[in-house]
Amino acid sequence: MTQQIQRKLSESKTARWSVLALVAFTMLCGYFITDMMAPLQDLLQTPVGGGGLGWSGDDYGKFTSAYGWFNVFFLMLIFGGMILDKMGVRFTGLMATCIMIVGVFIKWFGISHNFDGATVTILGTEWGYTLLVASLGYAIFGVGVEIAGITVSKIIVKWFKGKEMALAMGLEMACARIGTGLAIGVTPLLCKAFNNSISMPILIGLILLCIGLLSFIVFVVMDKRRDEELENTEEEAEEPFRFSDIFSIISMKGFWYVALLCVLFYSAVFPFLKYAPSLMINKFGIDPEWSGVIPALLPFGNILLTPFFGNLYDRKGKGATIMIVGAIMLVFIHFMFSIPALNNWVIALGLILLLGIAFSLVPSAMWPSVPKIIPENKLGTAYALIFWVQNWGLMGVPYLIGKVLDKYCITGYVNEKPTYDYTIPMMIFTCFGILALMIALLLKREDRIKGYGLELPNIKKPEEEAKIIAEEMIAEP
Ligand SMILES: NCCCC[C@H](NC(=O)[C@@H](N)CCCCN)C(=O)O
Repeated sequence: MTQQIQRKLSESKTARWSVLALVAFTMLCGYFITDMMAPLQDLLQTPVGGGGLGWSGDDYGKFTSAYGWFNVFFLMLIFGGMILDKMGVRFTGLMATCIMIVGVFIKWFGISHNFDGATVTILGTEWGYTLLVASLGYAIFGVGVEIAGITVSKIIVKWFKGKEMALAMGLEMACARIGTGLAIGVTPLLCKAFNNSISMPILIGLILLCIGLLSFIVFVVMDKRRDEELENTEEEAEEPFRFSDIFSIISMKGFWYVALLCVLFYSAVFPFLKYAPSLMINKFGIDPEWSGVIPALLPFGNILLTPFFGNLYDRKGKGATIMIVGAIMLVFIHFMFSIPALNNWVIALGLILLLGIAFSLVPSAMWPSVPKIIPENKLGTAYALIFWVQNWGLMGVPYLIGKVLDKYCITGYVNEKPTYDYTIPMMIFTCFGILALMIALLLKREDRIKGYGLELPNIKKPEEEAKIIAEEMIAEP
């Protein structure tokens, strides 16, 4: 009976790929809003009289870091993971998408009002109301989009386990990268089309996210139907999540290796991207107007390569090896960037393309490896804990690099703006790569000891599946 039902929905290719398209679209909307302010930085810093908001560089930094405030300091992400394991993917996904909508609305409200230029002092720092309200909105949105991220990972495991799981995760990440690419490419155009309005692109993002909510609601209907059908069978209920599960997760070496690999690897990529345009100007002599073009190739490269490597992992396995290769490439790329004599733009282009490969290899193998280490009923909490560890890096590393640049790397001033030597920051990124490589090697060793199966394909061959079913039938006469 169980097998019969599985053939109905989970075995239905159309159903599971439709589910992926629905939830990946919601994530695309989320990533679009996450990254949409980056290309507007110049306008945000333009004086109010010139049509901007008159923010300083520090104001922009405060706004950007708001993404992680509630996730990191108030542990909202971890609570989100626990809610996910207790309440399930439908409730948590809807909750997360609604939180995103509320956050974007508050951000839009903040950006579109000037509050008569009023300011307030918080913990000794002065905040304009516009900046404060927009940052609060972005912080709330950050909670929603990160919880949505872990929810979608669990949805993919639920629908694709034993099938094309890594390909599905790769495609979901590719959609997320399309969101980032659209944010970088389309936001400035939207802004221009609406008379240099900063708030209009945000409003359009809000409308897009409402469509993302509708898309998620369609998923909810499908997922409910699948669960109802499975409930009609006498399938054994999954063990419920208990708080003590958190301790069992954090006592696993395998979990820590993945969490550390995640924070080290992502800290050497996302924060690097924040400084990449400045690196292009200062080291490779690229015109500021074109400084974003070479770094922008990275997300676009990921769109094709992440599903490609995911598919490879599904069919051939070698997950731990893929992560090691990605980490070796990362070390090589950042080390090459750090060599002062290598300053031709062709080298920058080649290295960014290589980084596109490395940044597809590691995520395509790392995220689908988590369900091989952690049982499904604890997966939400495990993903949340990994995201939480990662958020510290995403928040702290740009801050560290900014401090190092200002303290040790200024080489002079042009038009009152400092010029930088990027050798030390790139050495720091190289060190992250070396540490990531060491952790990836330890993970492979742990896999050999514990038999997680990271080197095995995700897709089970029909004869293996038949064997599992036969074993189940013997166990449950
Ligand atoms: N199914 C895999 C989900 C992870 C995707 C991963 N996202 C993150 O790690 C987020 N915590 C941070 C995203 C920051 C966006 N600027 C990814 O590779 O995007």
